[in-house]
Amino acid sequence: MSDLPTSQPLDTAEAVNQARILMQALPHMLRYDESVVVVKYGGHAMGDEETARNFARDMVLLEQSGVNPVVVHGGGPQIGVMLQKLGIKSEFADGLRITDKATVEVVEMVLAGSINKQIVGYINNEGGHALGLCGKDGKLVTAKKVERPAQDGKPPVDYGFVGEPDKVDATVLEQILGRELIPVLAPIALGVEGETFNVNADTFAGAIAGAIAAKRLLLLTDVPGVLDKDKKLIKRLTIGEIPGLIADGTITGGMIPKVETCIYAIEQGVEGVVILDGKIPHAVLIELFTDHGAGTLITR
Ligand SMILES: Nc1ncnc2c1ncn2[C@@H]1O[C@H](COP(=O)(O)OP(=O)(O)O)[C@@H](O)[C@H]1O
Ligand SMILES: CC(=O)N[C@@H](CCC(=O)OP(=O)(O)O)C(=O)O
Repeated sequence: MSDLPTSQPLDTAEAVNQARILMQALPHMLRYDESVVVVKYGGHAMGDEETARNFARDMVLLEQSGVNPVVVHGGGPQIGVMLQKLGIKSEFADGLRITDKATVEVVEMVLAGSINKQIVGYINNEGGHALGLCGKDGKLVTAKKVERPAQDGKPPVDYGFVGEPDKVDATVLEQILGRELIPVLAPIALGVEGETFNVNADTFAGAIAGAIAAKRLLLLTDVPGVLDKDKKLIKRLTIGEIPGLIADGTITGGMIPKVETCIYAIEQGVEGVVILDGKIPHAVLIELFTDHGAGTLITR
């Protein structure tokens, strides 16, 4: 008999049904047992408080099931709101925020400060033990400036303090994983000159997943996955099909760093990447622990 509080008298048929649902998860749990799953939690997927709490519960359930979740979060929309409040103009080119000195200070404050600690708080409040870090901690991610020279008739872009991961030192993560601690990582990195770099959260998640050879990388966003020209979900893609979809304009904007991340992560040894709608309650559990895959699965 459980000593947890129950609100309902026992309905045997309902209880058996619940047990059956739990048993359906068993083969999936065995498949991911002790493996690392990197979950990128995008700013658009964060939604309201209930969505955020559901996400936190999912991470605790993964940890309790023997999976090692690593959370990498974004916060693009939240950075946009803060920049607007402060009267700082902001522009994107090919899905990356052009980041001057004033902007990078706000980006660090929002990502490594408020959003990181909010996610840590929710996970811990749901019974987990989350640890909030950014790429600077333990030299986890060292970045170099993103350079975009003139190409295909497009003018060069100076992205300022936007970095791309150059080196990942996973020592700090290796100390954390397998100890019932859930790392929550903000995509801020250190440059070799000691400067702070703003790294796209998808790119950051891909670099982490590649460095620790994660079994799965899940990219949670606000669309069902990669959509075709008729806005229909593409359920499976190979990395070889992606460049053509960018070239013909099917994939644009913020989806570009996402699919580029998929190519990188898979080439580094990640078995599969899934782009899925993080606003669906328990999207991560549906993807990992049920027979119903969610979103677009990208493989070699
Ligand atoms: N082919 C495509 N399929 C799905 N979304 C696409 C596609 N091309 C561009 N997008 C855009 O990419 C967005 C997701 O990227 P982004 O806004 O950066 O999300 P996040 O904040 O979750 O990282 C979608 O909301 C959509 O507007
Ligand atoms: C260089 C760059 O564009 N950095 C992003 C970092 C946050 C992010 O990627 O958040 P989402 O995952 O919510 O989009 C930015 O400044 O918005």
